[in-house]
Parts: sequence; C-alpha cells; structure tokens
Amino acid sequence: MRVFRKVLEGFRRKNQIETFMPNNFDFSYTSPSSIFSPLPSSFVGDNLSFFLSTRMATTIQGNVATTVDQKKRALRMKIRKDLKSMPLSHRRQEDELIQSIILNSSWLGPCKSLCAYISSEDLREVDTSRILSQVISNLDGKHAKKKLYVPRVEDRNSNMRMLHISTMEDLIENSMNILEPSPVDAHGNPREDVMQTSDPVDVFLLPGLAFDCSGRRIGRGGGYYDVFLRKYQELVSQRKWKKPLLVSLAYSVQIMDEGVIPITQDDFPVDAIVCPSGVIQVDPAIERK
Ligand SMILES: Nc1nc2c(c(=O)[nH]1)N(C=O)[C@@H](CNc1ccc(C(=O)N[C@@H](CCC(=O)O)C(=O)O)cc1)CN2
Ligand SMILES: Nc1ncnc2c1ncn2[C@@H]1O[C@H](COP(=O)(O)OP(=O)(O)OP(=O)(O)O)[C@@H](O)[C@H]1O
Repeated sequence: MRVFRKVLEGFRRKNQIETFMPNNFDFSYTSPSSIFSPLPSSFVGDNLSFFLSTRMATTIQGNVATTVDQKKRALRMKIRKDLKSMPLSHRRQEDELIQSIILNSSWLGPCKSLCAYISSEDLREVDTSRILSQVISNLDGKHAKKKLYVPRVEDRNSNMRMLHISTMEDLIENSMNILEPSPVDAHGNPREDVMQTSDPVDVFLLPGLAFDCSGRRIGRGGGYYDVFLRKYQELVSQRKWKKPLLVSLAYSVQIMDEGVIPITQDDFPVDAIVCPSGVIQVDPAIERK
C-alpha cells in the first residue's frame, strides 16, 4: 500500500517512473518491440521545432518522403496490431493495475471535478469502468464528492462536448459503439456542459493510442481531444483557474521510446501517464516541440 501513496505525490518530481509491481503480477507476456526508429539526429533541437511546425511537414527517412500524418497513421496501425495481439488475460491484469494506481493516487481523492473517457472494449482502451463507478457512487465516502463529465461527439469536425452524468444509466451507445450521454437528461433538461460550469475541472483522464515519457500523445486521429483541450485551456486562462491535471492511461505496449511519436503544434501534451508499472510524471520544463 505504501507504494500507492507515493504515486504522483506532489506531482513535481521530474520525469520519473514510479514502480508498482505486486508479487502476483505475471510478466511472462513480452510486448512486441517497436519497429519505429527515432528521428534522425539532425531533427533534434531547433530543426525539430521547424520539423513539427506544420502538420504536412515532410521528413526524409531513407529515400521515402513521409508526412507527419502518414507517420501517425503508421504508428496507430502498429499500436492497434499490438493491442490486438495482447492476450485478454494480460490486458485484464494491466487494467486492474492501472485502475488501482489511479484509485489510490493522491490526486484523485481531493478531485472535485473529473472529465473521463468511457472505455471501449472494441477499441481495446484501458478500462475506466471501476474508476468511474467508484467516482459516481462515492463508495468509500472518504473522498470529496465528485462531478463527472464524459465526452459526447457532436460532429465529424472534431467537435466534442463534455457533459455531466450522475449515473452510468445516463449513457447510450453512439454510431462508433462508444457509450456517451444523451444531450438531455431523463427529465428533458439539457445536461451541464463543462465549458459552462463555474468551477474548474481538476483532472482529465484521457484516452489515446501512443504516449512517451515527455508527454507526447496521439489519439485515434479525430482531433477531438486536441481541439477540446485547446478550448478548455483558453477558458482556464480567461478565468485564471488552476490548470487541470492531464492524465492518460496506457497499456505497456502503448508507451513509446523518445523520438518515435510524431507531433505537430496542435497535439496537446499530457502531464502524466499511468501504465501498469507506475506513473510516468512528465517534467513540465520539457520542450516538446
Ligand atoms: N472511449 C473514447 N471515447 C471517445 C474518444 C476516444 O478515443 N475514446 N474520442 C477521441 O477522440 C472521441 C471519439 N473519437 C473517436 C475516433 C475514432 C474512433 C474509432 O473507432 N477509430 C477506429 C478507426 C476508425 C477508422 O480508421 O476508420 C480505431 O481507432 O480503431 C472512435 C472514436 C470522443 N469519445
Ligand atoms: N486545435 C486544433 N484546431 C483545429 N484543428 C485541429 C486542432 N487540433 C487538431 N486538429 C485537427 O484534427 C485532426 C486530427 O488530429 P490528430 O491526428 O492530432 O488527432 P489525435 O490526436 O489522434 O486525436 P484526438 O485528439 O481526438 O485524440 C487534424 O486534421 C488536425 O488538423
């Protein structure tokens, strides 16, 4: 239990992975190694900023010209494949470890407002169901009562809202087979939109496909989170609120080496990644772009 308390403590220590390895964890499954090589060394530093400055930026690897979008697509394909080849029992073990770390973290307890994704089994996303049912029911009663907001896709132009729910029954399946809230509640009243509330969000639990220790994240290519987080960041600045903690959940195969994840200025970095072996805390001083 002591190791749980250490997780994300203070949230100031730099770029560390805190280890969490209970005795009964089976490490016999080894993840496929990354087929992606780092960027050429000439792309580091100032050149890297230039390289990342436009979405259609092109790099030459061997004789093949590759845009950032193409590299992202290739990386997404690889990760989807790796997730598919992960045995279900192993995924379940990792789900449990990740959710336990979060439920016992020092930052979830005091959090009063949480935005979180509803995990999709079809997409093989890290399970959030145990966290969310505990948050909704406030089962242990010892933590602050929380408001929970979950995503609702509005259109195909990367527009997504975060709407308040008070029970998992508020959710219905959308055309992408993801559970999301209807715009109105059971009484016909519009659900509260997180962009319209008077209180700040403390923590975001974000989905994604690939992450690295510098907080780089790529999602499923819709741009929904990047656009939403940009708008939410503006609201936080206008209202002079404290910035929310951006936490992603990742299976071990979703953690990439430095230099593997191609990003642009639109890609929103995360503050921490919870993976089965612990919490990767991102150094806020890291220059990512
Ligand atoms: N649980 C969850 N909810 C979420 C997201 C998410 O990533 N996870 N989103 C985050 O943006 C938004 C929805 N965006 C989505 C974008 C793509 C796919 C999807 O099914 N992608 C397939 C590939 C489809 C294709 O290429 O045609 C996949 O990734 O396998 C689902 C949701 C809002 N809600
Ligand atoms: N802040 C933004 N404003 C306008 N368009 C954006 C913004 N952020 C991302 N986009 C657009 O969204 C599309 C998808 O972006 P990207 O491939 O980075 O998505 P992703 O990070 O995989 O998805 P998500 O953010 O939903 O997890 C791109 O065409 C990009 O131009």
